[in-house]
Amino acid sequence: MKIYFCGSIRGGRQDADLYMRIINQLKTYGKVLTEHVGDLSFKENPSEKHIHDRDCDWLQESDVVVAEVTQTSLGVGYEIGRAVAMNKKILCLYRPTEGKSLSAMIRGADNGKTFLVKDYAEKDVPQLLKEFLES
Ligand SMILES: O=c1[nH]c(=O)n([C@H]2C[C@H](O)[C@@H](COP(=O)(O)O)O2)cc1CO
Repeated sequence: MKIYFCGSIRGGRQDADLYMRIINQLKTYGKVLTEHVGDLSFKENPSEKHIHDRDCDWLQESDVVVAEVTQTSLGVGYEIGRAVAMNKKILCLYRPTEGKSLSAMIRGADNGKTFLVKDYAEKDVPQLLKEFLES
């Protein structure tokens, strides 16, 4: 299985270590095409166009998309929108945080089947991934 993981980069790297831990769990199910999102010392050198086109190709190639959406990121929102247009199966993971609320354009897209939004705490990740990736 090819998995596209989305997480904030220029939107803010506060959760990068959590992304790495989620990616490590995802790797037990298949190939994670975007491992660099969880790399704490990551810096992309290629041009912006290269990054955009490569990521869109990876999205197209992926079987499923898992997005950590707590840290707001334009890039992650864009990837999710593109993935919907490609009819991908999508899981969005959100950690409820006081004073914040998830965009209605993400929460409101949940259809209970191909687009799922889950409020979670880190301890829930193994079960959530199992339910999503083994169903
Ligand atoms: O250098 C990059 N490499 C890259 O793969 N991305 C992709 C993967 C992430 O899921 C998403 C993050 O978007 P943003 O940088 O707007 O937070 O975009 C984004 C950037 C920088 O915008």
